[in-house]
This record gives sequence, structure tokens and C-alpha cells, in this order.
Amino acid sequence: MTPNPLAVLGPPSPAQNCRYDGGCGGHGEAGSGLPPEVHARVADHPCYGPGADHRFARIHLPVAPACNIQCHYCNRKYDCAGESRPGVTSRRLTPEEAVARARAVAAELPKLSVVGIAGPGDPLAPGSVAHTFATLEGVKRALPGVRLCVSTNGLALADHADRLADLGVEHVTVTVNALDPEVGARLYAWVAWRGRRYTGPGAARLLSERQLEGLARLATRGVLCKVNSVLVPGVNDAHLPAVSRAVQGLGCFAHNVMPLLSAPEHGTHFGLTGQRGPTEAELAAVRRACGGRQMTHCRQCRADAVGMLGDDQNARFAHAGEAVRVAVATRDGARVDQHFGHATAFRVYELAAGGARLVAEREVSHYCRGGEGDEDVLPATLRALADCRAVLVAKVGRCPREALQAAGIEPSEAQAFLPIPAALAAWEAARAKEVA
Ligand SMILES: C[S@@+](CC[C@H](N)C(=O)[O-])C[C@H]1O[C@@H](n2cnc3c(N)ncnc32)[C@H](O)[C@@H]1O
Ligand code: SF4
Ligand code: SF4
Repeated sequence: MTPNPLAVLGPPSPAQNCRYDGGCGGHGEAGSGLPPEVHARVADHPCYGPGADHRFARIHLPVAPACNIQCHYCNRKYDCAGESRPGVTSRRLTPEEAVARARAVAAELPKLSVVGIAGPGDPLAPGSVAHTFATLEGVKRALPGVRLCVSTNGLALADHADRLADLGVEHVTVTVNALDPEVGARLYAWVAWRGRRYTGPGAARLLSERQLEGLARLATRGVLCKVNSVLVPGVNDAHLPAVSRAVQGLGCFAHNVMPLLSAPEHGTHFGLTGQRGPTEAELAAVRRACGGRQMTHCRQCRADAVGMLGDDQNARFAHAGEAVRVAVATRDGARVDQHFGHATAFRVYELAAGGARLVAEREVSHYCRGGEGDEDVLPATLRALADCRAVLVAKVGRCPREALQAAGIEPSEAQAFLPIPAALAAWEAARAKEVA
């Protein structure tokens, strides 16, 4: 068994009371109180390393759809494009898509040092865990140099701790908002455990016992653990110092007290009941009272965040790794050699990480009759190509070109007369350049 470098830390002394970010010479530096062996393991992690937030990038892969508890501050159904908030994602990815996205991002961002799974639900909940491990295993194979992270509510952590450690997951974040069941009962609607749904203090007790068991198990395996706590004024503010002491005593190398976000439009229980988040001053006071290694620069990132902290490039990589469909007009079956208006069928190819694959041949009435476009035929053709991002043709007239563009399908003549595989590769390369 690997000795746990964190176990030697023990609870940080109150006198140390250093702020992990700033206050004592920058997060993770010698002055932060991290022992050198821990410092070495966080140096290139943008969330923890000294100045690493400006030098290294991370990606969150949104592959975990389900959750096994319901927090009063979480609603994963509400997504507003461009909004940065935990649990938010534009789209859930399959493990295959997620691995492909990680590869695509790594190719574009050589500073990518961390690949994490942080939702949109809980990565270890029964409905998510298979996706989580398939993704972690795929990423490990595809990008052996990156560090793997997982963020969980901890309910199922003890069951999966060994598998996470065996896989080489280096960092695990567990959200612990309360140890006192009476406090916890005010934060969670329910906890689902082994086929039963628990509520009230019993649910909160079950959750916190499982969280501590999971953290202890990871500590024996040398996995670096951080604890998140959502600060809910009037509910757990006075209790968080006790939480902080307990989890840092278990060897967690940092505590991250995060402000509650509870805008009514998010549709959460707290948002609807008017529970407010903390002021800056309240947050700072609770972090001071907690002491030890407090994180102060967490950006509360989306479940599909990409890039440097504070410079999210999620929009740029929104489609990276997704399978894309492209239609081709071909007469001889080998080259892009047909006019859009003369085609009676289009071949549809799917482009994914593994290459191009013919997925369908779609028949259409041909649009061009003796030089005149037939306006009745065009809508049916657009419908036949609705799932395609582009159509590669030898030539296309102005009117159908505009209709295709309006339908979000790119008409492209740039690959005219190329063999189909070369044409698809050329279109994909041009698109990647555009996105960059
Ligand atoms: C979306 S969760 C995903 C991982 C896992 N399900 C969990 O809760 O730890 C990531 C983090 O965002 C936090 N979070 C979610 N909604 C929040 C909110 N409204 N305000 C503040 N933090 C929030 C969670 O507590 C957790 O620490
Ligand atoms: S555990 Fe995480 S995903 Fe589940 S309800 Fe709470 S914040 Fe949302
Ligand atoms: S949510 Fe916080 S800890 Fe997670 S990647 Fe963003 S900054 Fe880092």
C-alpha cells in the first residue's frame, strides 16, 4: 500500500491559519504550509499550484448525468449559455465523445495538465459511475501524461475509492457541507442509498458518515483530497469551522469554502425560498474561522469548463469530440463530383475521432430541372440533410446555397473533385482552423 504523504500532515495548527491563495506567499508555495511531496504533486494543477492558474489549463468532461442526493442549491436542468456555475453544461457527452474532446483540447492546448469529471450530476452515483470510469480509463489511455480529478458528494466514494486509486486518479474533491445531521437536514431534500430514499437528519447523517469513510479510504491510498463546502448563511456558517478541522484532520490538503449561488431563476429550492448567499465579508470571515489551508480562488466552474481558470474556452471547444455528419454529392461514388442541384442522393458520413464512416445514403428529388431550381423540392432536401453540418458539392447555385446556410448546413465547393476521404479530411481540417 502506498504511504499517504498527507497522513503526516495531521490537522494544521490554528496558528498557521494561512490562506492557501495569497496571504502567505501564493497558493501551494512553501509558505502555504504544504509539505514538499504534496507541493510537487499540485505544482502543475491550475487550481492548486503556485501561479499554475496562469500557466496550465484544465478540462471538465460532462459525462455524469445522474445524482444520488438532492441538494437544496442545485438544479441541473437550468442552463444558460455562457453562464459559469457548477453543474451547468451545454450538453452531456458519452464517454467516447468525452475522450475525443479531451484529445482535441490537448492537441490545441499543450498546457492541458488536468482532466476532471465534475458533473453535471454526481460522477459516482449509480446512474453515472459506469460513464465516469469508462471516461477516466479512456483518457488515461489517450493522454497518459495528464492528471485525473473527480469531484463527488461522497455518498458512494468508499465503494469506489480503491478503483479510483488503482486507476491513478490523483485528486478527489468531496463536498462536505455539514457533519451535524440537524444542519445537514436543512441542506438536502433527500439521499438515495441502496434502493431507499432517506430524508431529514437521518439522510444527512448517512451522507456525512459515508463522506468521512470515503475520505479516510482515499487517505490510505495516497490520493490528494480537497473538501468543498457551500456556505449557506444562517445554516452552516457557524458549523463550517468544525467541518474544516475534521476534514483537514483526515488529511485533506485544502478546504474550499464556496459562496452559495441562489438566483431565483436557477429554480433551486434555496433560490425559490429566498435563501441568500454570503457577502464577501461573510465568506472571508468564515474562511478565517476555518483556518488551515483555505482555497480562495475557486471559480465555481461549469461541468464542461475548458481552458485556463478565468479564461474559459468552452464555446471554442463546444463541439470538439462530437461526431459530426457531412453529406457528399457524388456521381461516380468515389469523388465529390456532382452539382447540388443534380443530386438524386447524398451520401452521409460521420466524422469522429476514429475517422470517417458512411452512415446513410439519402435519396432526394433532384432540384435542378433544365437549369431552373424547383422550389418545392428544396425543403424536402433540407430536411433530408438536417443532421449534417455541411454538404460537399462540385457546385451549388446561389439560391440553394442561401437556403442551406439559413438551415445551418454549410455548402462547400472547396473540396470539389477530390476523392471522398481526402475531401472529408480537408473539410475537417479547414473547420478546425476556423474554430482556432
Ligand atoms: C455541480 S457539483 C458536481 C459534483 C458533485 N455532485 C458534488 O456536488 O460535489 C460541483 C460543486 O458545485 C457545488 N455547487 C452546486 N451548486 C451550487 C450552488 N448553487 N452554489 C454553490 N455551489 C454549488 C457543489 O456543492 C459541488 O461542490
Ligand atoms: S450532489 Fe452535486 S450534482 Fe447532486 S444535487 Fe448536490 S450539487 Fe447537484
Ligand atoms: S471549480 Fe474550482 S477547483 Fe474546480 S476547476 Fe474550477 S477553480 Fe478549480
